[in-house]
Amino acid sequence: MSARIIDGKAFAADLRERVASHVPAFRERTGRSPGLAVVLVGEDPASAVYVRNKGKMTRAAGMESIEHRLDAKVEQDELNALVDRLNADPTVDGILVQLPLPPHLDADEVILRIDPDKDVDGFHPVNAGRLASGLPAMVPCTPLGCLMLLEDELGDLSGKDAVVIGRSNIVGKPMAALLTAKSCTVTVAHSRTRNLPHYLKHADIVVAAVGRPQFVHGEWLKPGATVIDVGINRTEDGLVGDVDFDSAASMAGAITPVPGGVGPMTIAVLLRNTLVAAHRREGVPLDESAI
Ligand SMILES: NC(=O)C1=CN([C@@H]2O[C@H](COP(=O)(O)OP(=O)(O)OC[C@H]3O[C@@H](n4cnc5c(N)ncnc54)[C@H](OP(=O)(O)O)[C@@H]3O)[C@@H](O)[C@H]2O)C=CC1
Ligand SMILES: Nc1nc(=O)c2c([nH]1)NC[C@@H]1CN(c3ccc(C(=O)N[C@@H](CCC(=O)O)C(=O)O)cc3)C=[N+]21
Repeated sequence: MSARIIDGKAFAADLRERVASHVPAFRERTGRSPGLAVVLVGEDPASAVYVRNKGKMTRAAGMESIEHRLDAKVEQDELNALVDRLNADPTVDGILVQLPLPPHLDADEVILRIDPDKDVDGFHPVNAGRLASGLPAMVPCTPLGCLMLLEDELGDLSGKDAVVIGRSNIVGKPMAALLTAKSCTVTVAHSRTRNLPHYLKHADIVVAAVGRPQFVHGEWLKPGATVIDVGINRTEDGLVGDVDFDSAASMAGAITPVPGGVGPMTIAVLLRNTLVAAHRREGVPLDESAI
């Protein structure tokens, strides 16, 4: 058996087009385009590439990209003050502070400072709480992108057994909350989990967000499972996921590749969240379930 390859890159391109198609009406109503502010501290080369890409795609969708590059040695107070200014700026609908920050800066402090309604990353605890409570929230981009791919592949997820590997605030926890809201039976595995293969053998859905190259082996999977590989690991063999693709593809029913799977979805959902934030902030109606 050989798994279907889930084309995240194509899905993301479609999503970006859907997002872009709503921008002209928003501009007509408000006299401006949705605005996304991205803050990059320091010169980490991978982060710089992501930020450049985000800027390009934001503009390609017809939205305003506001980029702030701060010196690696910037003090917390200065970063906080920038967030305050972006919070107060009515032309800014979304604020993203690229992580990780240099070690002398406190990311939690910055995230807490972002206006939850402009928190297009969905990292603010208010948004985590809203998501967990089933209230309208800004939902973290990567897990929401994974959910879109899963629903596209499987349709209704109700009753499915899902295993999420990883419990970070950015991926694992919100992924588990989303799958729970879709009526999956969710197991969250982490570094203290004993006998991970036991849980995986029963899982219809596996989301791997571990941060370890090729960690999940095909033999651990239930035949026909749908596998979403969130991992982005730079190795000598290039970019690889958290799933051992070749062995997994011979067991799974469907699987996302790396690159070309979840990564492009993250950026597309970021644009979607910016569009949503802009409409909510301006009180312009938008059928969020249709994008
Ligand atoms: N495609 C995309 O757009 C994105 C990709 N990523 C990628 O996804 C991956 C995960 O990111 P992130 O959640 O931020 O990473 P974190 O390092 O914050 O979290 C990793 C999680 O994996 C768990 N873990 C570590 N080792 C094991 C193990 N041996 N068995 C089971 N679980 C284990 C950890 O457990 P514990 O909590 O016990 O430490 C932790 O919960 C990374 O590769 C990252 O690069 C991240 C964001 C976006
Ligand atoms: N505040 C914040 N929000 C984030 O969403 C955020 C962040 N910080 N810090 C870093 C992580 C990582 N991340 C990715 C985005 C796109 C790809 C992506 O497009 N990947 C391509 C390949 C890119 C390449 O070749 O390097 C792919 O998988 O096909 C990957 C990873 C967002 N993150």
